[in-house]
Amino acid sequence: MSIQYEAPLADSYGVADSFPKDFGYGEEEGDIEDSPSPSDSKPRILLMGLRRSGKSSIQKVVFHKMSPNETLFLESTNKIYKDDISSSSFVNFQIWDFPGQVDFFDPTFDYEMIFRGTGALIFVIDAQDDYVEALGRLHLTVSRAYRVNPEINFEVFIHKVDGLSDDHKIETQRDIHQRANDDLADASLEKLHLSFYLTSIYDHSIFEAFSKVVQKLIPQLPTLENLLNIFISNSGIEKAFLFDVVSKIYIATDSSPVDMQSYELCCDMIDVVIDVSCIYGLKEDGSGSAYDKESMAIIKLNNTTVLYLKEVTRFLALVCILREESFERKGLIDYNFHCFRKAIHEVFEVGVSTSRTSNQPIGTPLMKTVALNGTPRSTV
Ligand SMILES: Nc1nc2c(ncn2[C@@H]2O[C@H](COP(=O)(O)OP(=O)(O)OP(=O)(O)O)[C@@H](O)[C@H]2O)c(=O)[nH]1
Repeated sequence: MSIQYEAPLADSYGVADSFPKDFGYGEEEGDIEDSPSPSDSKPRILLMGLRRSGKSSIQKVVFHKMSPNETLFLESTNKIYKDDISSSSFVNFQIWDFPGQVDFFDPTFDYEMIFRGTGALIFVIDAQDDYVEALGRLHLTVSRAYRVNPEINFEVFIHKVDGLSDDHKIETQRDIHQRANDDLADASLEKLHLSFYLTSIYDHSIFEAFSKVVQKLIPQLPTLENLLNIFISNSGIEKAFLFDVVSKIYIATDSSPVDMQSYELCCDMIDVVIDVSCIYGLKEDGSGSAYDKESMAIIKLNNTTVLYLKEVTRFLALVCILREESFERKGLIDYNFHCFRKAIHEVFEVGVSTSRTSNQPIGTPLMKTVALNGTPRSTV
């Protein structure tokens, strides 16, 4: 395997705009609050579920690069943990991690305000545990939330499936799906749609599931897919993912099916590029950014496959998988990429100016439009 790597220009985005040096969310990290402040207007993703179901672990692994083994030492959350990831990620939202034992239907707790500004509610069920109680709680939570805000996407993570055999996984998913939907039908809530995912922090399934959750909050998704389809079909590329670099969530891909191995390969490539960049790409005094305008990498595998990564915006990277023969036309690929990049910038500039000119309050359909960090003009 050979790696061609171009070290990024340290200051091409300027200091203020650069990624945090640790490539995490250090200084921007969220605060802890007893109850949400009404002025909080960022769209949010809620993480709910029983105690020890794995909520904090998911948040730490996906957004804070914590290794799965370290989550064994996480203490139980006893307050709402509010994590604003918008300053480092393309996805401009807050994640609220709810403590399992808190009764958020307590009258002193303003759940209507919470649900009104929510884009997605992720309910985590521990698949290694008896899930009857969790199903009761799921029903109570989603039915309340739906009445306040029917626009919420309801996502159920059947979590910790690393401990289950393949047959057991399928059976558990079928059973949870059946029981949860029966409960909704009994309550005449057939319109409330639940999406189910099998997840574990010990493999890429949690990133894949989070990708799907986030994609539903991106109103420009069809446009992005369309652009990716045009780009790959004109460039001889087999698969392309548009990644949020920090979280490794893919916010869009072309319309060919996603296979887990390709996704994992691309995630690994991002890790390699950022790690190498952190070691060799920064200035001697440690200043600069691990990911910037000049970031690009080519990895040739021993099975005639090439991985090609290029910067799209300060948060996004395009990672492509292609055959060696196709890569001979690199000039064409680069030209098409140039057009693709320009189109992406235009898509998000329009998004940003639309949301800036609108005074619609959060909770209206526009909320989903502002759930993204568009590309600031200064970085184009
Ligand atoms: N096997 C396995 N264990 C997991 C997984 N995700 C989390 N865990 C473990 O589950 C335990 C509880 O995780 P937490 O993230 O603290 O759970 P929580 O839902 O935030 O718990 P509370 O803060 O009490 O509400 C930890 O020991 C984690 O290591 C997973 O995907 N697989």
